[in-house]
Amino acid sequence: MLGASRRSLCAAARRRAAVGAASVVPGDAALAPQRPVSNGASGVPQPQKRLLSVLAATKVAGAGNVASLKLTDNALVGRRYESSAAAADSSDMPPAEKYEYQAEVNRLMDLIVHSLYSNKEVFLRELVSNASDALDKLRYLSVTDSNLMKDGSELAIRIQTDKDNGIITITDTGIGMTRQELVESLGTIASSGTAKFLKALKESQEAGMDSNLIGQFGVGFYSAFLVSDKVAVSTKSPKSDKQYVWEGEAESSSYTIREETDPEKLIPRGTRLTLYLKRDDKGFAHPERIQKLVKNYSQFVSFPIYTWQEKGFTKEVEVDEDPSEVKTEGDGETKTEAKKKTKTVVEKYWDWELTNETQPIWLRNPKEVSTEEYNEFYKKTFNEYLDPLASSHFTTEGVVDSNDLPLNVSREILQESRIVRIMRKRLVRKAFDMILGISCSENRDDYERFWENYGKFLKLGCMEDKENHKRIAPLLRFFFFAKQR
Ligand SMILES: Nc1ncnc2c1ncn2[C@@H]1O[C@H](COP(=O)(O)OP(=O)(O)OP(=O)(O)O)[C@@H](O)[C@H]1O
Repeated sequence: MLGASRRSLCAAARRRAAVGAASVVPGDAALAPQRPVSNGASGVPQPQKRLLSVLAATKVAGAGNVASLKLTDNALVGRRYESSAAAADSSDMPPAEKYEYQAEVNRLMDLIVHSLYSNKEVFLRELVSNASDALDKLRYLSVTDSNLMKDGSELAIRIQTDKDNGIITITDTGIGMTRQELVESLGTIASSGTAKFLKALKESQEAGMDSNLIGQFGVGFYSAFLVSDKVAVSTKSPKSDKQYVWEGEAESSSYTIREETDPEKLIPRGTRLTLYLKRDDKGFAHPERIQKLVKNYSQFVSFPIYTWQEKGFTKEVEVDEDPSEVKTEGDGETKTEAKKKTKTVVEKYWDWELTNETQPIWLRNPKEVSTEEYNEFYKKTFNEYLDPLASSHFTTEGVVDSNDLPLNVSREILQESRIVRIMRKRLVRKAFDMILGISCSENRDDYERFWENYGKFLKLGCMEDKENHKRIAPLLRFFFFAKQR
């Protein structure tokens, strides 16, 4: 499928950059704040005191101390945070450490929590998308380190709801987070789409516009607070032998991190998000509602998404009422036997149900794919929020997703392969057909928008691309001024 929009190219480039950056993650040991351990009798977490002094010293002494902690550029935990108090919440649990959010996160949280944004359901798309990114990252890193997948658990996302208590849990078996990564990722805004959101928000406020930016950008993880009073993130990275729990509340400027010690809550790898929904948003914890949202928003996530659903099957059961009598004949005798009465009942049970379509859209029959599905696929793949102007779905020899490509490390040799040459030719032709289609569309604004974005490339192409200039010429447009009499 081909989508046409200039923003899509930019979005794809953004995405590539993000993937590249995401694959470099500092190890747990490099700077992990020391885990507070109770000193027994007094219950005072001694290492916690040490942590406080390290952070305070970093704040005062600045870069020198930061460097000695082997921090990366973006991970200036000592400068960004103050650990203000140990909040031991239960005698059985290790004490939790409390951190202040970076100022930008506070602003963002405030905006999200107090917004009157009506399309709150986007929270699910954002969180599922994070889970899918975490699975992608694991798959990517496991190419060079097969140990990452050694526990063998399926790469999948599972969403469970508890409608009586208004709780949703989203669990993935992705890369998880170390303690340090938790602090860096869910307390600061580095260079993600969320940072762009804040920039756009600032610009729009300066320009006096009241645009609906939450909907356009998505706000990543923090969108959980559109619907939740409290969020817990329990996460286990293959790089750490410990599982950690991050907890934050909607109206608070701080969050806590503690080690997970409850054996029932331990996960082999990945992340489990628990959303404690706001009173007015508890309706999201209905299994059918979640199923519908997954179908709407996350259809094209390439990992299976299971939702916890109530199911039923029918069976015959005997009933105690008066058995009816039937006559049977055998050995020449006629006997009267009591026949037990039965009735059909529905047996209910709960189980995981695969909710998304995992077959890639380009392998499906074009006749069975709706325009909405193409649009959703395009937006999800290119991180877009606008629908494409047009799309083209075709099946030909050597399509892009081909098993026949030669395995080769040399790009030059690959580009010379027959199959790549065929693909190149066909894709170019199909792209021209699609552009021609837009130019003939009844909606004349479409081609004007297209021309505005790509016009100069077509003009250049018409001069430089000898092979295609006959195809390009009919697509050119020029202004002309009629002389007024
Ligand atoms: N389920 C998860 N598993 C592992 N890491 C996660 C998960 N969810 C969030 N993170 C980490 O938290 C970071 C921040 O997430 P957030 O959704 O706010 O921004 P983003 O995903 O980087 O950008 P955007 O959502 O705008 O594309 C992610 O980059 C990732 O490192």
